[in-house]
Amino acid sequence: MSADPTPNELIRFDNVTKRFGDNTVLDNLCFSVQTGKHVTLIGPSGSGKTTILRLLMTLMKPDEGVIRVNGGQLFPAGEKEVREVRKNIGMVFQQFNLFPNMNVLRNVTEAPMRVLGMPKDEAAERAKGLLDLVGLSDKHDVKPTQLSGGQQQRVAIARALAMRPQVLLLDEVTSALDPELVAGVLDVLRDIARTTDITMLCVTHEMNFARDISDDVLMFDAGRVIESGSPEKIFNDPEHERTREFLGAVL
Ligand SMILES: Nc1ncnc2c1ncn2[C@@H]1O[C@H](COP(=O)(O)OP(=O)(O)OP(=O)(O)O)[C@@H](O)[C@H]1O
Repeated sequence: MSADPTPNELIRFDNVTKRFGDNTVLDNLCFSVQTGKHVTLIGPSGSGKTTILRLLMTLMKPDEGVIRVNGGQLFPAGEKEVREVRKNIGMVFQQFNLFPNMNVLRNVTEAPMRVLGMPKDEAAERAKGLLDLVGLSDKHDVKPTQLSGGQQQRVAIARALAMRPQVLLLDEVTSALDPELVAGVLDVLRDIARTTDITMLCVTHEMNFARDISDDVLMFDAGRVIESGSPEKIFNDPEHERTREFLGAVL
């Protein structure tokens, strides 16, 4: 039996198991993220990090366990509850998938207008503020194809924030970018982490970025959290042999 969630827990996984055939990708996983915190998931390839984000996006369901977000339940839950709970969650993927025929401003206003029914003026006002935040105030009228990959990813970040999510999920958002564009995107995310109160759950292979933005780092191995703590603790004084091996290989 698990304890009831505390009021400031925004995300909570209780004994979540996910299998693909014989492959147990998440194994009785328990963890939580407090409101307003920035939490980074690190660990070897295949340890289950992206699967956690996919479960939160309801792109797939777990086999067992309970997933709660902002006081509601994402699993197990009926369709209506899932829709309500999903509204709290924004995501930025590796591939930005912008609408190619819409200009940058429209890419950011489209979902708030269509999904939230936000009036056009209000959506445009909000989008302009967000495009300022991601450093694209001079690009409102251009099409995504006229932008660099890094600029497109910044539009995708603004688009995710336009829906006013409580939590922003970031899935290796720089791994599809040319190396020279990575720093610009990470700087934007550092700014967002510093200047907004949004909760972040982030899968990244950029250890310096993880060190900068995280309140907590969770180290995964084979579908379990084997160690967690402040970035200082995890990066400077890891307890677990597997964490030391992993950091030794990536740093
Ligand atoms: N749709 C799927 N069907 C079958 N197996 C899958 C599926 N998605 C993920 N897996 C398997 O689940 C395991 C965990 O994958 P996941 O993408 O969560 O790992 P990860 O820790 O994010 O790895 P990486 O750092 O390489 O992205 C892997 O063994 C992967 O092959």
